[in-house]
Amino acid sequence: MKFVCLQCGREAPFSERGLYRCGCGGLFDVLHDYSRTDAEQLKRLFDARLSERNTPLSGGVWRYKELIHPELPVDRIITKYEGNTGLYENESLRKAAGVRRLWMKAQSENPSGSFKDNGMTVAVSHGLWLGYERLACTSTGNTSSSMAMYAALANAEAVIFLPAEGVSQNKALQTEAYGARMVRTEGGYDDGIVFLDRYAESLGLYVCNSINPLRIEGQKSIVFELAHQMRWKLPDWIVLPGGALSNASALGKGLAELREIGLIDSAPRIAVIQAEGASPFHRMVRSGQRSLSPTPKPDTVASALRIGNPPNWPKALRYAIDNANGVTASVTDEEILEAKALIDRCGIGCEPASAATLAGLRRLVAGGTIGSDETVACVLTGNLLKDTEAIERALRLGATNTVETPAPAKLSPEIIRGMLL
Ligand SMILES: Cc1ncc(COP(=O)(O)O)c(C=O)c1O
Ligand SMILES: N[C@@H](CCOP(=O)(O)O)C(=O)O
Repeated sequence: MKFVCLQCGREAPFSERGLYRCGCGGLFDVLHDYSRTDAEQLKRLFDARLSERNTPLSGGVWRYKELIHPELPVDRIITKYEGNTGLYENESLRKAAGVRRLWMKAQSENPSGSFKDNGMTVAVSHGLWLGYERLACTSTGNTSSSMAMYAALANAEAVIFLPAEGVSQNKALQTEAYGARMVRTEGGYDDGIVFLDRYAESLGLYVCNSINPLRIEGQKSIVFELAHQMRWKLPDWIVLPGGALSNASALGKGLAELREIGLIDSAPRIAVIQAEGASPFHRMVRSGQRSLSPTPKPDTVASALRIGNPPNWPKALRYAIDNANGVTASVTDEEILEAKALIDRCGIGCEPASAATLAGLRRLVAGGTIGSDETVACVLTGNLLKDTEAIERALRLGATNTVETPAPAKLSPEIIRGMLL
């Protein structure tokens, strides 16, 4: 395993401190040597680990350790047995999407409530192994909750820059509850990344945002676990929401590696869905350009997607679009909230950013990019309880089954009969 710069190809040891970007400004990527990896042997190993409980390799990330971070000593793993999330089929969602089969992969079931845990367990374990004592991130709220949780678990310090505005209150409270040191900042996620890029190393901070290549390695486990759950036969499409583009990079890279090793015969195509008010990647891909023009003031009801300058765009372009024959789409806030109501009301539930997947899928089917005879998996990235402001907003717009009474209702059969009419 080594680091390779995505832009200039320079190689660097993965064990060096402070390496996220190369001197040329390109992001580092992890390169594994799979030349002697045997697919059948790996399948048996991964199956055997399925029956383990509460051992470092029993979770849905470290079960695939050989493909993520083979060099990390097992006793240095900081884990909450993340991953191991549900894969659901629901007939009303399938009909709403208009495809042959539809699975929802619920990363919202992770210990901190979002997919960030898949990558964070790896970044935090690696950073502490390198000898850092202080972990840092900027965030729209999920990365911070996840990092703060693992830092607390490992008795390390979490230093967090959270935008003062536009972050869901529940996420900010969750982050604080884990005991993180938090600074509420001017500007958004994009400004936080510029700051960390510049000052993190001199401040002794280990960056746990997705510019860190180990985060991407950990998030590959989402597609490893999906493939494992589906007996190594993936659907025609995987649909992801796109913000900082860590998942587009990670799942695209993971698919390429599964094919290289021979764990799957054919790889799905990837669809990356952005919110209309924060869609620089979609605009770049749609116009056939290969250089991203940032969105200065990203704005969407899906607060997790308020990212105007996604740092991973070159990785996402390579792995999700070029290598995986991927497509992009953008969706309106109304489409996101409509899709969220459908996902919530079938009992799976998610935060708005995750619902961009179903909204985007519906658009891509309507436009003929995805066929009605095709099969699809959507990745649900965050838990319904992550953003209760969005739920309140939907309820105010009338999406409620609650009986309105002027004062707390005195329980009576009449009230209940009225409700059941
Ligand atoms: C819940 C949720 N969904 C989607 C995203 C976007 O994912 P990515 O940054 O990997 O594109 C984020 C954060 O970025 C998120 O917190
Ligand atoms: N939605 C994310 C923003 C992207 O963060 P990163 O960890 O990929 O850098 C968040 O929750 O902060």
